[in-house]
Amino acid sequence: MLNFAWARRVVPRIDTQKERTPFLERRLGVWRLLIADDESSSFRFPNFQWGLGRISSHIPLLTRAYKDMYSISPTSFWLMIATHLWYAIEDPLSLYFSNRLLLLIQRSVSQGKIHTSLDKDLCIAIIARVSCSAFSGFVQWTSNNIKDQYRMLVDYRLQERLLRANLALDLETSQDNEAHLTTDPEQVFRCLVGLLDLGKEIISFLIQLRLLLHLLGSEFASAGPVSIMLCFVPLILENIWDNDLWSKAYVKQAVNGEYLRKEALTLLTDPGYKAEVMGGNLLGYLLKEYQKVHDALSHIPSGDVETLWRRSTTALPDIFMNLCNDGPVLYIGLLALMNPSQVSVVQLAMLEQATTRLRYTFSFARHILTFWPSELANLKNFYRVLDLENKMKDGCMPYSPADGASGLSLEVRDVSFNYPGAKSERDALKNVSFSIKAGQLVVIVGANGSGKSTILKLLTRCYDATSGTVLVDGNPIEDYQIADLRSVTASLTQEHTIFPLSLSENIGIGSPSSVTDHDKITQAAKLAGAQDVIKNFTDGYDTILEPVKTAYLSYTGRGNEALEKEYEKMEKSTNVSGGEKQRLVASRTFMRMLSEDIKFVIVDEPSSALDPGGEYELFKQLREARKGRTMIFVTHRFGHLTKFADLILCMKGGTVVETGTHQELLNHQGEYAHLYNVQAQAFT
Ligand SMILES: Nc1ncnc2c1ncn2[C@@H]1O[C@H](COP(=O)(O)OP(=O)(O)OP(=O)(O)O)[C@@H](O)[C@H]1O
Repeated sequence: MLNFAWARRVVPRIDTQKERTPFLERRLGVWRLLIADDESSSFRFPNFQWGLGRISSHIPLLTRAYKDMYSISPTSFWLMIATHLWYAIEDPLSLYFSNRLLLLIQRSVSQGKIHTSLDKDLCIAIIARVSCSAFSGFVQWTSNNIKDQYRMLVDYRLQERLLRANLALDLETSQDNEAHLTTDPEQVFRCLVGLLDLGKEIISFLIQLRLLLHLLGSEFASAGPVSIMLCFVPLILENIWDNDLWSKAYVKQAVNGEYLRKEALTLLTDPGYKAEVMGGNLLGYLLKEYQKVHDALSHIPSGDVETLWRRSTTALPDIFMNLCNDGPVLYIGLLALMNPSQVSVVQLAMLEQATTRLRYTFSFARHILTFWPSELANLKNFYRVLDLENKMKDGCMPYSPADGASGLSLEVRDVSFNYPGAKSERDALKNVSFSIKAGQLVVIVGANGSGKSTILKLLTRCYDATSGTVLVDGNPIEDYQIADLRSVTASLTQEHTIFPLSLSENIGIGSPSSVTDHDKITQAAKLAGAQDVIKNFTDGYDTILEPVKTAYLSYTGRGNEALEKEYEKMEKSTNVSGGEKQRLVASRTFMRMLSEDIKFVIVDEPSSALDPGGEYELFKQLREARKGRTMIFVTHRFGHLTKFADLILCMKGGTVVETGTHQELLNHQGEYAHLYNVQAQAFT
C-alpha cells in the first residue's frame, strides 16, 4: 500500500498489542476517513493474496454453504458447475478456432491459390468457429435461465431459514449484538457463485497461457512470454496505485460541527416534526440558523467523501495506466518495426487478441476478489445468526392445567434480576417475594421504574431471574416447556402494536387457529371497543393501516409528473389516534381470551391513550373475562381496578414494599395510600 503524505496512522485504543488495528486517517472536507491498511508497505498482489488466504481459512464454512446450496437443488447445482466448466474453456477454445482460421486464411492468401486440402481445412475451421459461437450462445442462454431460477430458489430457502432462526430467538438472545449482525441471504448465492467464477477464471487463464505459447510457434516464441508479462503490468500497477476509494475498506465520519448542525436543521423539515415546528413558529429561527451554518461551511470543500477523494487525485496514474494497457500491442509493434520479415500480420492479430483476453481474465478475477471479502463476511454472518443458540433453556415438562382449573398459581421467592447489559448500578428487582393464588385478580402499582413491568416479564418467562425462584403451580417455571406456558397466557402491554396486516388478521392472529373466524373477530373487536373505529374505514376489517412499502419509482421516473402522481396514489398508510390504536391492539388480546385455554392474563398499562369511558369499559370487560384465570394488571390509575383486586402489590425501587387489598393498604397509610391520595386529591 502506498504511503500518502497526507495520511497518518491511527491506532485505536485497544488494550492488547495483538489486537491493534492500524488505519490510515485522512480529513476530506467535513469528513474524517479511516482506511483499513492490513498488509502495510511491502509489495504484493493484495487482493489475490488476501482472497486466496481467506478462501483456505474458510473451507469448512464454504463446504457447509455449498452443501446447503446443493441440497436445495442438486440438478441445478451440477448444471451450474457444468456451465462454469464450459465458460472456463470457452475463451481459449474460441481463441484457438479464431487463430486457426486466421492462419489458414493467411496461408491461402500467401500461396495465391486455394488447395483442395486447404479448402477443406478452411471449411472445417469456419464450421468449428461458428459452432463454437452458436453453442456458446446456447449455453449462455441456458445458464442464465438456470442461474436465475436457482438463485431465486436458494434466496427463498435461505430467507426462510433466517426467518425461522430469528423467530425462534428468545428475548434476551435477540437483544444480543450477534443477533443483529447484518446479513443478506441474497448475497450468499452471489458469494458462492463468485468463488466458482474465480475458479473458472483460473482454469481459463492456465489454458489460455498454454494455448498462446502453442499458437505463437517457435519462430515467434520470445514475443509470447514477454507479451504475457506485459499483460501483468497494469494489474501490478493497479494494485500499487490502488487509489479508488470504492475498492478500499473504510469508514467515514462527519466530524464538522457546522455540517452536523446543518444536517440536524434539515431533518427538522421531516413531517414528524412539522406540527411542533409550526406550533412553535420556528420558521424564522431555523432559516437564520441554517444561513449561519451555511456561511460557516462555505470555505470547506463540500460533497461526499468519494467525490472529494476523486478530486484530490491527479490524472497521471490514469494516463500511465492506459499506456500500460497498450503495452503488449506496443511491444509487438516494436518487434514488427525492428524485424518486419519475421512478424506476420496474423501473428500480430493473434497476439493482440490473446493478450486482450488475458487482460480481461485478470481484471475479472480482480473484480471478483475485490467484492468477495464483503460477500464472505455476509456469508459468515448468515451462518452465525443461524447457529445462534437461545440463552434461555427450554424445560421438558408439559404444562396442561387440570380441567376446571381456576387459573395458574404463582410464587416468587426472593427474586433479584438485572437486565442483561444494563448500565444501571441498581438491580431492576431486588429480593422480591410474593405469592398469587389461582384465579386471583392482582394489581401491581408503584412509581415509574419501580419494577412492575419487569415482574411481568419474569412471570411470562421473557427473562430468567438472576437469583431466586419463580414457581408456577408449585414447580420452577424453567421446568416447563416455554411454548406450553405461552399457549395458556394472554397479554396486553404498551409494547403491543399493529402489524402490517389487515385489521381482521391483526385481531384474528390472537388465536391463530381461529384467524378466519369472522364472528369471533368481530366479538373481540366489540369487547375492546374497536368496532366503531373499524366501521369508519372504507375497507372495514380488510384495512391495512401500516402497509409495507408497495411502490417504487425508478430513478428516471422522477420528474415525470404523471408517473409521480400515480406513485403517490399507490402509497397509502392510514393514521389513527393513539386511543383508537390501543382499542385495535386490545382486540387481539380479547381474541386470545375467547379461547378457554387461556389461564393467565397479564395487562401492562394498556390504557394511557384511552378516554375515561374507554378505559372504564376496557377494564370492565377484562375483569368480566377473569373466570378460570389468574389476572395481573399493572396500572398507574387506581380507580377502576384496585378496588376489585384480591391482592395489590405496591412497588418501590425494585422491591415489593406493601401487599394487601385496597382497604388494608389504605388503612396501612404507607406508600400505596400516598400514591392513592395524590390521585384522589385531584378530584376533591
Ligand atoms: N430492557 C431493559 N434494559 C435495561 N434496563 C431496563 C430495561 N427495561 C427496564 N429497565 C430498567 O429496570 C427498572 C425497572 O423497569 P420497569 O420497566 O420494570 O419499571 P416500571 O415500574 O414498569 O416503570 P413504568 O411505570 O415507567 O412503566 C428501571 O430502572 C428500568 O430503567
